[in-house]
Amino acid sequence: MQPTVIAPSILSANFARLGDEVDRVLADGADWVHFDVMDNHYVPNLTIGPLVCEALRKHGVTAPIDVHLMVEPVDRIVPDFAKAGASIISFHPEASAHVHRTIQLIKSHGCQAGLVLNPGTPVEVLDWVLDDLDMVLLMSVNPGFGGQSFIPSTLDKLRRVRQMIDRSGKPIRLEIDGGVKAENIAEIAAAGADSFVAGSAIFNAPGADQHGYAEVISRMKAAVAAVRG
Ligand SMILES: O=C(CO)[C@@H](O)[C@H](O)COP(=O)(O)O
Repeated sequence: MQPTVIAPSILSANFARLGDEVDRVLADGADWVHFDVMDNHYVPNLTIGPLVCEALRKHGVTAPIDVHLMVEPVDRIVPDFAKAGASIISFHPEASAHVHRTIQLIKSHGCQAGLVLNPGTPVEVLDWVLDDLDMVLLMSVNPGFGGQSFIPSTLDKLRRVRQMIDRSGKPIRLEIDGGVKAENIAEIAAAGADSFVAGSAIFNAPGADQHGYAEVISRMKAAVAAVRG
């Protein structure tokens, strides 16, 4: 069983003071930094690229940076993110002409590789590549924006993918992203997730401006621990 990871999505952070926001959320208990890259082509929104990843490393961030590429085509940008300090690079199969090749490309640049399934992407896309992956990321919203509601059918999908991973016998992480909150995280953990991306629930938590993120992150961790141990 993989240790629990809480990965705040910096999409909901204050970009005007991003370095401080990341320092603060890590000091308050986050394990990874989730870094959403949107290209206004694969998804209808535009965010940040390798320069910002590199700036966070130069700022002193040593935690794993979990890069979620919502970019098409994907291969061209992989070496840039590896050079910028990405730890894990995940991509959507719809954005790659050769999924297996993209996985190998990510690994050849020294990063871990993840495959992202949208709510409408069938789990069969994992056939023949699951053993090569370090992580499967299930989207529980359609990609492009923070602050959407968790799509309930993702729970069944999580259970299916958990079985596939367990059958593989490989140490593959199962990450969930979209609408994750302290109130639903236990149910999501029970369905099989071990890694939890949360943007608005952490960065927009009531009182976070004054008191930081420790309260919401510890509530999330306690809820998951009650399920996963
Ligand atoms: O990748 C995405 C959206 O495309 C996510 O990482 C969101 O940024 C998560 O935001 P919340 O649903 O937790 O607010």
